Amino acid sequence: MVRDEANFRELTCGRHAFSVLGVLEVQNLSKRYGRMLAVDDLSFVVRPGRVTGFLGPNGAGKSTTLRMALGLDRPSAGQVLVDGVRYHELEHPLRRVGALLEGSTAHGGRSAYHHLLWMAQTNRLPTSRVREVLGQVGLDAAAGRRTRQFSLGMSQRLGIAAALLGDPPVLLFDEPTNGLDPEGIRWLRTLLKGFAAEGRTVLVSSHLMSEMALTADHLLVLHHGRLLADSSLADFVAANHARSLEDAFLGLTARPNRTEDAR
Ligand SMILES: Nc1ncnc2c1ncn2[C@@H]1O[C@H](COP(=O)(O)OP(=O)(O)OP(=O)(O)O)[C@@H](O)[C@H]1O
Repeated sequence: MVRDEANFRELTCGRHAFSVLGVLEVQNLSKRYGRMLAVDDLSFVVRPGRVTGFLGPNGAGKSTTLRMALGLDRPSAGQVLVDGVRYHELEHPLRRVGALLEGSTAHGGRSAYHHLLWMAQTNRLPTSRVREVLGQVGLDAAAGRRTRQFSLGMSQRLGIAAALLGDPPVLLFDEPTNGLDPEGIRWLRTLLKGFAAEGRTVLVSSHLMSEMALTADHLLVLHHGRLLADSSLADFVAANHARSLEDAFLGLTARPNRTEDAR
């Protein structure tokens, strides 16, 4: 397995060893659904200041991992820490971690503005943030519309606005390009790179290789719940003797026994 060993050691040398805010650490994480091991002893660190692509084919375990990071699913073993603390132990979770999960929805009868206002008020966040994040995602003009009238792309933008509400250093996005048109995809790419440039920790799951090749600085590759690679994009391509991210990814994930080889 390709692993960013130096960084891994630097950031895992103690529970409170982090000097920067926004380090997400997955430690020996597993999730079993009945007889199926959806996530299999995963360990990695996601660092601030870069976009980390969380790649894997359908069913690889990406969403399950993100749900466990957010305390929405209980690990069968292991844990996920944000700056050394589990999500449910965070005093102000929305100020520390923003997330867009697949299928997250707003109440269809509420306007985008009122949905975000409700979130801000129930999480003790300044209501001035509502207008700010609506502007950031380009929904100013649609702020008063009921969200049931929203296109898939507009709903994604609203989900991203909700993730940004607490201005958190850590952002987790599960397949954020879903429903976005080419212009929206380009907009999102610029947004994610901008968050990383601000020093935030950005973890983005995707199975769109061409998009990840343009967006991600660093890659975590998951297959059958196991980590196959933790490396820069260039190192991942080179280590797999491929010409592109897509070639490297398909070469690695198409081989059924590769995960055994990689352990
Ligand atoms: N609540 C659940 N009960 C049973 N099995 C589940 C549950 N949630 C996920 N799984 C299974 O766990 C495995 C991993 O699913 P997961 O959604 O995490 O994958 P993924 O990498 O996010 O895939 P996709 O890109 O299709 O969203 C799949 O086989 C899925 O069917």
